[in-house]
Amino acid sequence: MEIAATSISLSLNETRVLEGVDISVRTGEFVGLVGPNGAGKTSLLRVLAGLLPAKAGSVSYDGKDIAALKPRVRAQMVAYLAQNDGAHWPIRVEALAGLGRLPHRGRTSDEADRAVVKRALDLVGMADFAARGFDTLSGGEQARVLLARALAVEAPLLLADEPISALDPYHQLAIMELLREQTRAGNGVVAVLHDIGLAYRYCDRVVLLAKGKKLAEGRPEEVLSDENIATAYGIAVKRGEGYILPWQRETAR
Ligand SMILES: Nc1ncnc2c1ncn2[C@@H]1O[C@H](COP(=O)(O)OP(=O)(O)OP(=O)(O)O)[C@@H](O)[C@H]1O
Repeated sequence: MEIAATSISLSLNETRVLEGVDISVRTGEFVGLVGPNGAGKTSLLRVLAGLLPAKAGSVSYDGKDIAALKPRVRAQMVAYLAQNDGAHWPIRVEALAGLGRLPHRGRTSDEADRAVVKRALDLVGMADFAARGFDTLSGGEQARVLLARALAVEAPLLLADEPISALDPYHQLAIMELLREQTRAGNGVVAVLHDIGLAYRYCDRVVLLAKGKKLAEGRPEEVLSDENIATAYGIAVKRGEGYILPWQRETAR
């Protein structure tokens, strides 16, 4: 399966947020969407998920315009993990993760759904928390449960907005490995990432956005060049074999 977005332009409250952006992702690929605060990453992900209508351009799932697809079909094809999402009411972890099964309601057995949810919680290391109240979890634990909800959809493509930003280094690595394994198993992932070092290490392809435009796209080592990083983020980096470290600010922002 493939999501393709072409010439996406978007304005929100008269602010130009995206301008002529093309992006696509296929099953089997791990795409990192990177760029500074306000670059338009969340907006682009929401356009890809069909949650925000673009002012210009088109989004298609497997060649079909998303406007022509039923919401339920779309929800089965693409899972979406929002940034800073959550639940502000008492709900058990397994019930929250179980909401990921809604696109399949009526078509699978409760038993099968429970097994999928258990597996998703297991994958993010939260199986032992299944009976806990979501509102009693730490921020990083909540983030992993929300990822489990998205994984429980079992959609071929996952759009994840900052899936690791609340996580400690151990769990950042664990989740990056998990997302890579998902793509090796045949799914596709687009993840918004602020950690350019981890994007460099784990992603097959990186899309660098800055000021609403695509500055570069391609293999991590091509896109995350010193020059592109300086242009997009205004920083200099240090790099070694297989890693990049943000090192110092270069320009006032
Ligand atoms: N409803 C809105 N009205 C006006 N401007 C908006 C609205 N929503 C978003 N924006 C602006 O659009 C730009 C892009 O926002 P977006 O959330 O897509 O950026 P981002 O790259 O995900 O940033 P971050 O890394 O901070 O999460 C920002 O400058 C933001 O202020």
